[in-house]
Amino acid sequence: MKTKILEVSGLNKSFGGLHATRNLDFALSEGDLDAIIGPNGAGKSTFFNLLTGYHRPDSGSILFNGENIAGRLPHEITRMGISRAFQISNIFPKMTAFHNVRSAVQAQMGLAFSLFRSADKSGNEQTEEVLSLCGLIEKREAMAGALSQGDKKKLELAIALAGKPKLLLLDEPTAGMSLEETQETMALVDHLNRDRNITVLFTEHDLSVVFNHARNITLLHYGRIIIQGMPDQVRMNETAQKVYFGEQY
Ligand SMILES: Nc1ncnc2c1ncn2[C@@H]1O[C@H](COP(=O)(O)OP(=O)(O)OP(=O)(O)O)[C@@H](O)[C@H]1O
Repeated sequence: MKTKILEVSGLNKSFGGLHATRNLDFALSEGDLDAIIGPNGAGKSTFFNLLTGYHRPDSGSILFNGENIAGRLPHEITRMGISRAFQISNIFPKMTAFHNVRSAVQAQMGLAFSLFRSADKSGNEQTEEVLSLCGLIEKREAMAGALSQGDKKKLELAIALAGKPKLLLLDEPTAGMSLEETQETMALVDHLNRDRNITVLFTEHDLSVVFNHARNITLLHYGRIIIQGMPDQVRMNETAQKVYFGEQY
């Protein structure tokens, strides 16, 4: 049996009277590549914010490799092995692509961020490896702020990978991308999952991306799980059709 990397039980979060996460039970095994979908406002981002320590749950537990991380601080959770990309930009626009990634590598090594560290070569090798992996090695000296939108997204992913995550959370990895960029990004996600043993959970509104890449899908609606299962089970589910897919699937 595969080891559980994430086990969420009875998770709740309200904002005033709005119950954004309702008694959520959720699990991921090592090596999973799963998606969370749902209409706008379903609670996908709130769930990611709870997993990454940006929100403190009202109740419930979040076990990551068996340790309860509910309510831990974001940087502690990152250090433990959960990284997130694409929700908020982590990019420093006035630093090169290389220095952006290297400061994340150095942070993972436990070195505090310092603008004066530019002469410090710690983490150079890992930085180059991550830049190559994300297709950015040729752009290493470019100022991050001057990169194209597509390359900025690659850089965000590179920064997330610099933390050497065991679990990678991706917020709409292909939003705003052309078909070609979408295919390239998802091929990289598949590679990270398959060959680098990174467990991946992503949210996505593009259902063809979801059905082509996720092995399990969870549909959220008003903070609650409507259905969880393999793509075909979810696709055929009547309630899922009603609340989300409509005529599309
Ligand atoms: N910090 C907050 N304060 C108040 N309400 C919030 C906050 N964050 C989220 N909400 C509310 O919680 C509900 C769930 O929002 P959330 O952003 O998690 O949904 P989502 O599924 O990620 O939506 P989208 O697909 O549009 O990104 C929404 O009604 C939203 O308005």
